[in-house]
Amino acid sequence: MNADSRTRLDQTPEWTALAGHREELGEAQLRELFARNPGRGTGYTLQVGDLHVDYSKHLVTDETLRLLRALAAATDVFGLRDAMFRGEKINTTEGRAVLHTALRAPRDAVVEVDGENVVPAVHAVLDKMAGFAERVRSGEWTGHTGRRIKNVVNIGIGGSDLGPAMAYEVLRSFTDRDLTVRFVSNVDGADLHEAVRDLDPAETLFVIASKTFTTIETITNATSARNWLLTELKAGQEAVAKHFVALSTNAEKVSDFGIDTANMFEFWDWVGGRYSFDSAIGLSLMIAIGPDRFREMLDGFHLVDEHFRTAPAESNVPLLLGLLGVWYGNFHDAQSHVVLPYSHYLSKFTAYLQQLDMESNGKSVDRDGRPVEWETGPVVWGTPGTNGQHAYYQLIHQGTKLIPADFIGFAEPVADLLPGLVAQHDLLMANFFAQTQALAFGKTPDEVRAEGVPEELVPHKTFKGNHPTTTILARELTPSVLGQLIALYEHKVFVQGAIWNIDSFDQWGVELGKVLAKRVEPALTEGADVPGLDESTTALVAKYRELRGRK
Ligand SMILES: O=P(O)(O)OC[C@H]1O[C@H](O)[C@H](O)[C@@H](O)[C@@H]1O
Repeated sequence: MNADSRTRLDQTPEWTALAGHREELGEAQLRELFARNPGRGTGYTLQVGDLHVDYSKHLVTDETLRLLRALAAATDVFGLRDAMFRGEKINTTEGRAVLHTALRAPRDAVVEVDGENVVPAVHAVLDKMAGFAERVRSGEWTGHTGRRIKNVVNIGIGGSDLGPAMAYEVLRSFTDRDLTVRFVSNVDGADLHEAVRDLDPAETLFVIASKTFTTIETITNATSARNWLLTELKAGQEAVAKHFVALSTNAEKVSDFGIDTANMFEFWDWVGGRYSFDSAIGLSLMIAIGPDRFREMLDGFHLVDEHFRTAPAESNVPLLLGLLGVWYGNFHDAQSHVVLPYSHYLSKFTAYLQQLDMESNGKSVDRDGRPVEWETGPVVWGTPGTNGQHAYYQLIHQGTKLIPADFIGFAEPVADLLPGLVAQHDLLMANFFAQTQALAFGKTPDEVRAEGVPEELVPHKTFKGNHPTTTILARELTPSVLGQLIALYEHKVFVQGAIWNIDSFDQWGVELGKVLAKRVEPALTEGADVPGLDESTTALVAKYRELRGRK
């Protein structure tokens, strides 16, 4: 669709119809919606791959869903989706294709960028990664002194850290437990310090992950890691080849750093950083879980890609989740979205989603640079249940804010749990189901009174309910299921960006801070005058120098 000819989103008839519908619906009560439609609990469900998705506890009716799908049609979500899968340069501000879906395409698929099929290159890198991962896992790949690699330290930040770090936790039970795998991201020296202090450098492999290979945090940590290794090993540059590999799109910078490009695993500019985890950026994970499990994970991604690409609007799960977010963000003033996994292994999942969602859709100008007149991406947050229940759920249940929630849970505990701990799984999941019930249906004042609660406490013990949740339930948390979950959220984010008419694939908002940090550093170290530094920051820098005892 020609952007100029596109009617302003909030002036389309579909948007206006939704606004009208929202008014008519008023404070639709979930209790009522369920009473009116006895089949709702089973009817408002969809299946994608292994994921059973229940959306019955949402403040929607058939009419709401119909109107939301009409908005998706009017904003040509599927048109943009097809353009993405075709390899068109839909990341317009950077002039790039958006083809993370090609990273998990089967070997015989054809996906063209500028007339060239990229799938053979994707598989060539995957094969190279598999060969390397196997050599490390089998002990064939040795360090400079001939010792077997027992520790892998991934150094990267943002998209070059969050994905593999999250997935390593998720798939712990599939990892080679004899291998220590750690992730260093923060430029705070404490991060690298804690990661390497108990490691033997002779047995340690550093995986330097950076799409651009210019990110200051990563290059600084990688340089420090190299110094640590060479000092500890009392070795020269020749030791680097056996202890450092690079994951990057930038061969020149990799080579400038001193890593042989033979030890580089490549990816391409059509893979966004936050969408790169299933590219070469997954190498540390592949070493940990092995190439076969990694492949299973990619197949899980692909399964959901195919679903998103081909399922009709009525049964398209990423479309549905994206639309529900629009419903709450744009028509209920919800500001945030909480993701609550009832699996300890998913403890870093929300942190991963924060970059995926907030860096993609945290935008306030549309594709043509015009300010948007509607809300865009939500604040995404959350930690694993049941921990959150004993901390911030109070606000979700009884606070003044509407916070739509995703509950993610599994029927089976992970396979290698100590036998004595397996029984705890039912208790975990009892909480999972109880919470969505309490959030949806609450407890009326009469129900509270019936329990004999003194009248003055009734308002305090009343739960108004009506808090919307999606329940995502799968049998077990496998590599494939992890791939399915991530792809589900990737495409959900895509749907929302398409509707809001923003470029979900650039991230200009992170640049200013980087530039200023470079300018401010000499003020900290040398007390240099930084032209244009504001009064507050100048005073803070002076305080910092004073506290560090610098004149
Ligand atoms: O992989 P790199 O090039 O080192 O980039 C790491 C990260 O830093 C940037 O500032 C971006 O905001 C992220 O999208 C990116 O994932």
